[in-house]
Amino acid sequence: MQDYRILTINPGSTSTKIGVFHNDQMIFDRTIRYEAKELSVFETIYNQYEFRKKSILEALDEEGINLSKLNAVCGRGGLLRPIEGGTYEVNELMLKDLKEGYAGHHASNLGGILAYEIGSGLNISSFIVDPVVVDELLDVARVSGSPHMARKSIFHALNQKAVARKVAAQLDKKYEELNLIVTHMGGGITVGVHNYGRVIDVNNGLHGDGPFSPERAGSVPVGELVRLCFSGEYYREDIMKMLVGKGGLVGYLGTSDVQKVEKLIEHGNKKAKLVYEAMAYQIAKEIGAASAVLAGKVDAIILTGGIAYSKMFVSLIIERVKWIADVTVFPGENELQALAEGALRVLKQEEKAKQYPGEHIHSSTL
Ligand SMILES: Nc1ncnc2c1ncn2[C@@H]1O[C@H](COP(=O)(O)OP(=O)(O)OP(=O)(O)O)[C@@H](O)[C@H]1O
Ligand SMILES: CCCC(=O)O
Repeated sequence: MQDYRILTINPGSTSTKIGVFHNDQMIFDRTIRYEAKELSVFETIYNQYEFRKKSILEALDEEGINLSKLNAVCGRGGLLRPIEGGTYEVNELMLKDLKEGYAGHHASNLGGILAYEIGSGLNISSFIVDPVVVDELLDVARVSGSPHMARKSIFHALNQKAVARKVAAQLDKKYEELNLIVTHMGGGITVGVHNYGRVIDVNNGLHGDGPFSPERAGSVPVGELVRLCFSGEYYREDIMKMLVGKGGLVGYLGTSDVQKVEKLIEHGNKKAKLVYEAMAYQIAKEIGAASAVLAGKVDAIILTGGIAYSKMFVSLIIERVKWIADVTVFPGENELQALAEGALRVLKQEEKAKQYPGEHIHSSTL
């Protein structure tokens, strides 16, 4: 069997995580952190790419990684056009969309760009896997209730699909044979309905939908939102910040750190307790809604992301949803591993790399 070496790149807002894999075994990983002042000199996220590329190459050089041994580079995909899940070759249209921010600007847009920049210099393939815009929604799930607004699929597709595959392997089944409800609980929170390998419904975790999260408001009472927008007291940016960045735990308690909130609760802070319980309550309610999408035929519920490390938080959810199906907890995220596995499936020819943008997915059916 041929061996493969893959470089994986996951850019976040203040760091770039990289990993080098020998087949599916990680042989090196590093989180390259940047000072706010280092990044603030760049006007756009795209403009950071040369700087981040240099930092990646330096880290690999320090570790003595021989670049000529690499077979592929795989980056986290960003806010592209809506596409189905899978491993995609980085192509010109993708680079243009990532650079221009077709669906917005997000640090993960740099994943595909950096993979291409490094891969093309070495004359090897570059890929992205399951970007946040993976869209496999049922038509019925797209209808929002207003012909002026369609529901969109923006979620932690990479980690959700990766943990779903892991649970499938534990159950001795293929991902494509199971109905799973996967809940990623990080800075954003998304609850995906995985129906035989396709995420047929999920809340838009970035732009106001679903449970509130450490830093996002999730679904809010829309009449109140309209009132705020036209109150004359706020600019558009203020309202957007209220929804993403300064919503959720940050809005109520001034911190996005769940461990700090738990400390407040330990010290008897009643507001912290109420807000913390409300976040778990909203997640459990979303999982209940997801089980209705699957008509109650749920093989497992999966809880993942940084907050899944908290036994106290996880138990609040489990007590409300355990009647639906068995709950499996996968704390943290495994995104570098998921990127490597996605690239490996293509290199080993178990799957064909998809071509972006593939078949056009309509954001509205009406
Ligand atoms: N041991 C822990 N116990 C409780 N909460 C934790 C623990 N470790 C991390 N968290 C919480 O997890 C959240 C961050 O999760 P994560 O690192 O998955 O987010 P992210 O990568 O910044 O965002 P996202 O997952 O949305 O892309 C924070 O609220 C943090 O306080
Ligand atoms: C929901 C998309 C990923 C993120 O939380 O930024």
